[in-house]
Amino acid sequence: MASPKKKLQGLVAATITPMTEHGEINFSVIGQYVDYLVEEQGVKNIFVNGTTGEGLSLSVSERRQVAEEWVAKGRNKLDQVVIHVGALSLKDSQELARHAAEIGADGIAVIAPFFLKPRNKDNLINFLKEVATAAPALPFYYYHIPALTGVKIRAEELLDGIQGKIPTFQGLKFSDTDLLDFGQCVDQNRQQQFAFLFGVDEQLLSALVMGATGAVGSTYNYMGKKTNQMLEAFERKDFSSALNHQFCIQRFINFVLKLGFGVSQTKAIMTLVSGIPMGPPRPPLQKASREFIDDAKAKLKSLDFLSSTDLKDGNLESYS
Ligand SMILES: CC(=O)N[C@H](C=O)[C@@H](O)[C@H](O)[C@H](O)CO
Ligand SMILES: CC(=O)C(=O)O
Repeated sequence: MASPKKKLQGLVAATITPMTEHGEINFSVIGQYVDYLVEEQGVKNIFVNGTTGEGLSLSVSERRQVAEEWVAKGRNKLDQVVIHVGALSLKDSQELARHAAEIGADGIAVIAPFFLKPRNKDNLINFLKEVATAAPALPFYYYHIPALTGVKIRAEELLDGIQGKIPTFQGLKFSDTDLLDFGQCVDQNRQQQFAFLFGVDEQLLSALVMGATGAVGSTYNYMGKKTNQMLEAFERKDFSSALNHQFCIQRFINFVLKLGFGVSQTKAIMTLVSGIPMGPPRPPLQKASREFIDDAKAKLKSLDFLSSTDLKDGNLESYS
């Protein structure tokens, strides 16, 4: 197991859960997927069973199997494997946390429960603490994604004194556009060695300025290389190059957002770019339309994200 002090840094790909045309998990491509991230995208950290991984649409047993497969295939190749173990049932969440520890994951992350919701900071902290306690040796990350959970408790408020309640607290995955809240999380916790991971890929450069130490996102599956170039430019204080990279990434994300962009579309784009079949999403999501794929493909080509020979149409034949 990883030392709890190993800090999660740089890009973290929120992994897609590959599925067959019949809607079962396609474990057979996960090994290839790890190699693709490391070799083609320069991404060495993953976030499993999150939003992009349809974690909340999988059964507990499937979530365990998916986590196991990523940890096994990532061994000696990836730096860190963080497993999202959030669930509506505290029991499920604790089981998944214990399981993540057993299989040797490097950390766990949890979203706010979103059906019967915590009413205030203390309710939320108590829930998170109960999960964290099930895996006392694993770094714990809070996954703040208010637009999807509907839990609008500010991250700044949540972080205030959190290590006293959750000793394994190691960082925040912040998937929101409120840079005041994000900046204050960083500013008020300078004494700690927390990881501040930003989760809005199209705005990452602004978050870097605000003190982000890394990023977790869906687009790092296929734009990791480009985003790494932005991180390198930022490191060497070449802000004009960094901005050019961010604008290039924005042109693509802005384009697909207008067409309607979510997990289904991410699965289609990743299939197109990597050549690894990601399959359809699980209902209630529906697979991306052929029209979306054609438009996205033309955009990727025009932005020079890919040479035309990189595009793997063969794997998209089932899209109509
Ligand atoms: C809501 C959602 O899935 N957010 C992702 C991660 O948090 C991001 O990676 C976005 O997919 C990306 O920023 C594009 O909007
Ligand atoms: C994007 C992200 O972090 C997730 O899919 O959970």
